[in-house]
Amino acid sequence: MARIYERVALIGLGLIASSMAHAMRRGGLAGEIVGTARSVETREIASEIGFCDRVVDSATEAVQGADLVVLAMPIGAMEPVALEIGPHLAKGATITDVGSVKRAVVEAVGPHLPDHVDFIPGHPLAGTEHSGPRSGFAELFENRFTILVPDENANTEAVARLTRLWEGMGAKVETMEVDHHDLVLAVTSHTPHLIAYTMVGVADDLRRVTDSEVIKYSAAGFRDFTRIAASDPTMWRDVFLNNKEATLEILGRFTEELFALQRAIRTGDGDHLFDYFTHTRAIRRGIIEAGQDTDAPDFGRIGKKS
Ligand SMILES: NC(=O)c1ccc[n+]([C@@H]2O[C@H](COP(=O)([O-])OP(=O)(O)OC[C@H]3O[C@@H](n4cnc5c(N)ncnc54)[C@H](O)[C@@H]3O)[C@@H](O)[C@H]2O)c1
Ligand SMILES: O=C(O)C(=O)C[C@]1(C(=O)O)C=C[C@@H](O)C=C1
Repeated sequence: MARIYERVALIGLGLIASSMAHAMRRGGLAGEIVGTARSVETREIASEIGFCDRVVDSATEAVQGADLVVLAMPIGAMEPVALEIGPHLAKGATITDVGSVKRAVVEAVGPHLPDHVDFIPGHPLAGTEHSGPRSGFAELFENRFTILVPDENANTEAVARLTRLWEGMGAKVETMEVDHHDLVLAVTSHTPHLIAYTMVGVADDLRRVTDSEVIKYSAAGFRDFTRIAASDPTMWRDVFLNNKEATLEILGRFTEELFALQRAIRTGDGDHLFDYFTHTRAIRRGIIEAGQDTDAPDFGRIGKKS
């Protein structure tokens, strides 16, 4: 595959940046990959693993001569980094990020960048509950969406080039309006994470109270909750602090529906429960029939004549 950028600077060397480095290497997509992270320990681990061509001590040094700069740290750390690197960015460079929330990043980073660079915020919809430089792998983005949120004046060539990079790493790329991104992700990722965190907390409390073995004997569904609830606390603290409005909106709706189900259980309203579960099952089957969950068994076919 053809080289897309001559020098890529990765700032923050955790799960996402190390996965990008592995994937770029695999595809020959970058001439040189330069990385940096805040802590000496992370930089040392990254050097030892060797997924960057060079690991340097500061963000300022990392961005020297880079034609692509990727901000890959928790959202709350992006503004000070943008302030630091702003004056050192090369003319014509593209600056992107991988943060899970987009409006807050646009507002925190954009004002600190010079006019001679293109800022194209992005978000790969791929991750695991693991973090840090050892957790990355080249296949992370394969067949997963990456959403870019360029503004209406964005340089279309720069957007196309960044799109090719993500495609070269295996991703399917779509563009979206910034606030729409934050609302969609509040539904599909942020609120579900909060629910998982809460449910695992509740189960743990229960274990303490009853001395039962709630977690030890948990069925598959709950085990998935515990995986999600093991995700990085700094990252998720920053997601909720920075996508407040959309998350609160979705949580409000969630709570209303939960109360309705709670009432149906209390009053023995089986019709309500049955209708609700029938409706949600139809949604799941619709997703599979539309071919949007390639990992899932083909429930849509069950009961159909072949
Ligand atoms: N983990 C996921 O599932 C996932 C998926 C998509 C996007 N994201 C987003 O990607 C970003 C990075 O997430 P991750 O999972 O790779 O996190 P991570 O915890 O694995 O890595 C974050 C890295 O940033 C470094 N860092 C922290 N503060 C820094 C600073 N001030 N300057 C330089 N480096 C700094 C840390 O040392 C670490 O190397 C976050 O903004 C997150 O919202 C995460
Ligand atoms: O599989 C997981 O661990 C994830 O939760 C990854 C996940 C998601 O919600 O899908 C988490 C946060 C991101 O911003 C993108 C992806």
